[in-house]
Amino acid sequence: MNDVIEPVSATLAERAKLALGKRNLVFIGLMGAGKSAIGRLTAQALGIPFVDSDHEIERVSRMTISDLFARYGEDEFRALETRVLKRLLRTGPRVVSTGGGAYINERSRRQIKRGGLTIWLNAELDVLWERVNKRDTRPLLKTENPKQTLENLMRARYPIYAEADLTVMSRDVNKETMVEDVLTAVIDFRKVPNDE
Ligand SMILES: Nc1ncnc2c1ncn2[C@@H]1O[C@H](COP(=O)(O)OP(=O)(O)O)[C@@H](O)[C@H]1O
Ligand SMILES: O=C(O)C1=C[C@@H](OP(=O)(O)O)[C@@H](O)[C@H](O)C1
Ligand SMILES: [Mg+2]
Repeated sequence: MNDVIEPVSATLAERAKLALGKRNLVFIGLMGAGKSAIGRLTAQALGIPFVDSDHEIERVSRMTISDLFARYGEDEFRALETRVLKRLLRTGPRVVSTGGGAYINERSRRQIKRGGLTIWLNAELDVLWERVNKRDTRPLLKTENPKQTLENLMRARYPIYAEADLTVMSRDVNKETMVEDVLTAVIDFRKVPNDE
């Protein structure tokens, strides 16, 4: 039984907005997957507010993510990330893009699961690498072999990201196509085929 009656001519974005209701849509996934970029465009399409947890962390701390890691270390960064996420997820609907490690941290993961519908932007190593190697803003990749580091993070993190409610493959298509895939995934969430 479908208890939401959709207008026949509703656009993809309107239908996704209806399906989302008051929930937040939370982007998770590895560095370079497009959480920040696609999250922002998805919020625009849905006509709801967008927040990026890294951006919010930088705003409240008045420091860059790199400086936070360098001065206080990853553990302090994670503690701040948990606090910021808790606040950002309090009201909905919003699109919330998280940093790649947020969902891996147990306390933040609990907040995120409680705080909305989760969407994992899954991606292959080469796609991520092409995107992240252009910038040096990611402290975890300041290693001797950053591509290997990224691969190690994939191995460790993908089984955890896979707990997300929705998964969309991030690939080299234009960003509008990515947004369409995201909106379709939201609409299709828990849709039961007619013959089941
Ligand atoms: N589908 C896409 N096609 C091409 N470039 C993309 C795509 N998605 C994201 N990007 C680019 O890849 C880079 C990393 O994306 P970003 O949103 O910062 O990822 P994340 O927040 O997951 O680390 C940005 O320069 C962004 O514009
Ligand atoms: O994967 C991670 O642990 C991190 C990802 C970054 O965010 P993006 O995934 O948006 O790059 C940022 O939060 C920080 O550098 C740590
Ligand atoms: Mg980001």
